[in-house]
Formats: sequence, structure tokens, C-alpha cells
Amino acid sequence: MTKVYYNGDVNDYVLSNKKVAVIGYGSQGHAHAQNLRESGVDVIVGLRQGKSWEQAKQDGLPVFSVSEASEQADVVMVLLPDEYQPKVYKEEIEPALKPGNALVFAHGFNVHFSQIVPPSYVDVFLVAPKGPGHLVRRTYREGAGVPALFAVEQDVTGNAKEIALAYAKGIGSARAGVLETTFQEETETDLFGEQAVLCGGLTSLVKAGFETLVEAGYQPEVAYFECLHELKLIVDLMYEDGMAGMRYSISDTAQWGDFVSGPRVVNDQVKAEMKEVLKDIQTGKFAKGWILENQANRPEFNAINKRENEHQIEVVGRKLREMMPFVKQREAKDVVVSNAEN
Ligand SMILES: NC(=O)C1=CN([C@@H]2O[C@H](COP(=O)(O)OP(=O)(O)OC[C@H]3O[C@@H](n4cnc5c(N)ncnc54)[C@H](OP(=O)(O)O)[C@@H]3O)[C@@H](O)[C@H]2O)C=CC1
Ligand SMILES: CC[C@](O)(C(C)=O)C(=O)O
Ligand SMILES: [Mg+2]
Ligand SMILES: [Mg+2]
Repeated sequence: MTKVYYNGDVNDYVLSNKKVAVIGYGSQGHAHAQNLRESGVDVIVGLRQGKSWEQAKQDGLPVFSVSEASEQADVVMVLLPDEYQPKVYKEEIEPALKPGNALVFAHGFNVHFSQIVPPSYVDVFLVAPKGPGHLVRRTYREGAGVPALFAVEQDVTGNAKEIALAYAKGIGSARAGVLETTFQEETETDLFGEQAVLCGGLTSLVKAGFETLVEAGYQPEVAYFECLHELKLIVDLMYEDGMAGMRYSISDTAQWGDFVSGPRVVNDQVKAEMKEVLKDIQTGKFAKGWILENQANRPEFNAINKRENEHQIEVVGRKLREMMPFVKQREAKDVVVSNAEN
């Protein structure tokens, strides 16, 4: 079995004399910066002037421009949106890197697809939490953590792996388990997971179920509870105890329906399409499309986002959730989107 690293396997001394610059203060950035600080690491934040700058200052972190923060740091963690990283890296981070520094990512996209080519004189590694940033923060505060992958692309100091593990411990991930991977494996599996299962597969499944019920004349509110709201309750059981644990809690009728109807819905054709999705990721076709979409200022992204936010399941859901304030995420901000610009 693959080695899984936990807190006890980590030498956190390797980070004790280093300054870490977290570049970006969004979903991952705010979590890494605050968790590292609370783990005793010397952390600064690199940003442009704006909303995040104010937030990071309010959270009591030292904030500098991206180039100043990169200049001061020994370890530079790039937590900007993937699509903006190459430009900011070229203009503000690369000129500040010194021999023996570490350049770090939370996703391998830009290095793997050669949008960022680091200089030969720095360590390059990734520490990629397998969960949303707001949960990296929330679970850390609860005394737990989100599992993470790490991968070393360049090891000039001979310490890259130890520093990566110490970083993972600092953000709380070594409480849950940290696994070694490569930039290629992290990038391809992360993209596949979010497209085919976690985000794309899931939202399409939920919408198809909702639409099937509503088109058959059932109440949209009933369809919302059945196909979206209850999903969390079912997934929580799978998270805690696997599929068997979930099936233990549901009725035998539901379990029989799971066995006979599940494979009719997610059938061989769906799996064949998943293989095509994976092929597009592996060949770089998906990455090329996403890079071009950004160069054109995201016309399709914005149009689809607008249409999705106006879907009946979102309209009904927003109304129903107003009546259930307890379901709102505790730390996620701006989750309700009224236009196409998020
Ligand atoms: N979201 C997640 O949970 C996960 C993300 N990752 C990876 O982590 C990385 C960061 O993703 P994520 O946290 O989602 O990113 P976000 O979209 O949340 O990052 C937004 C942050 O970047 C800042 N920013 C944007 N453009 C610039 C710029 N030109 N100069 C300076 N600051 C800028 C924003 O500042 P401002 O307020 O000024 O706009 C804000 O602080 C990515 O590589 C992603 O793939 C990995 C695992 C999970
Ligand atoms: C599932 C989406 C993700 O890969 C993540 C939270 O891990 C992302 O890129 O945000
Ligand atoms: Mg991911
Ligand atoms: Mg991802």
C-alpha cells in the first residue's frame, strides 16, 4: 500500500527558519496563510491592492505586493487562480526568486502544461489539499484536516520533500494523511475528478434528476429536496463509512433500487464518455481550450455561468435555503451568485 504520511512522520524544523509567502488570499490562500500562522510558521501574504488585501490585513497578516512578498520569502506558495498565474509569475514572482528558494503550487496545471517554467535553481513542489479551501480552514480550526497530495518536481536543496511535508503539516493536512504523487498524476486526476465526478458529473446528475421529476409534473420543491438537499446527507454517510455505511442506513428498498437502477443511469456509455474526458485531459486538449477561453475573456464561461445560475433548481433552492439558515456554509463567502461574473 502507498505510504501515507501523518504528523508524526514530519520534521517541521525544516520550516522553522523559513519565511513563507502565500500569494493570493482566496479559497486556498486564506486557509493556508492562517493555518500556517497558527502552526507557528512565519507567514506573509502577497497580493494586489483590493478586496483580499483588506481581508488579509483584517485577519492580522502582514501583506505586501506580490513582488515584495516573493522577494522576502524563502518559500513562495502560488495560490492565485490557475488562469492568472503565468502572467503574475513571469512579471512579479520569477524576478524575485533566489537560489535555494522553494516555488510551490497547490495544483500542477501550469507547470505540467508548461505555462510556468521555473528556473533550475529553486526547489519546485506542490502541496495540493484534496478539498475546498474553506474546508481546509474550517477543519483545521476543528482540530482536523483535509488530506493532501505532495509532489517534488525539482529538488536543488536536497530538502524539498521534507519542506513539502512540513508545509502539509502546517496547513493541517498531515492530521488527515498526505500522499506522494507527481505533477502529472496530481494534475490529471484532479482535473478528471472535478470534471467527471465531483463537480461536472455531480451537477449534471442532480440537474437531470430534478428536470426528470419536474417535467413529469412533480413539485419543484419536492424535486429539489430529493435530488439536491438530501445529497449531502447521503454523501456524509459515504464520507464517514464508505458505500457500505451509507447502504446500512438507507432502507432495503433504496438499496435494491441503488443496485438495479444506478447502473442503468451511470451505464457503459457514461463510462466510455468519462474515458474521452480523461483522454482530453491527458493530451492537453482540455488545458488548451481553457487557456484560449481565458485569452478571449471567457465568453463561453460567462454565458454558461449565467444560464446555470438561472436554472430552476437554483431559483427554487435559493428560496428554500432562505428558510433553512442553518444550512449556509459557515465561512464560504459570496456563494449566492446573481450575475455571470463570478
Ligand atoms: N479552490 C480550491 O479549493 C482549490 C484550489 N486549488 C488550487 O489552488 C490555487 C488557488 O485557487 P483558489 O484558491 O481557488 O483561487 P481563488 O480564485 O480563490 O484566488 C483568488 C485570490 O487571488 C487573488 N488574485 C487574483 N488575481 C490576482 C493578481 N493578478 N494579482 C494578485 N492577486 C490576484 C485574488 O485577489 P483579489 O481579491 O485582489 O481579486 C484572491 O485573493 C489554484 O492553483 C487551484 O487550482 C487546489 C485545491 C483546491
Ligand atoms: C473539486 C474542485 C477542486 O479540484 C478542489 C476543491 O479540490 C478545485 O480545483 O477547486
Ligand atoms: Mg481538487
Ligand atoms: Mg482542481
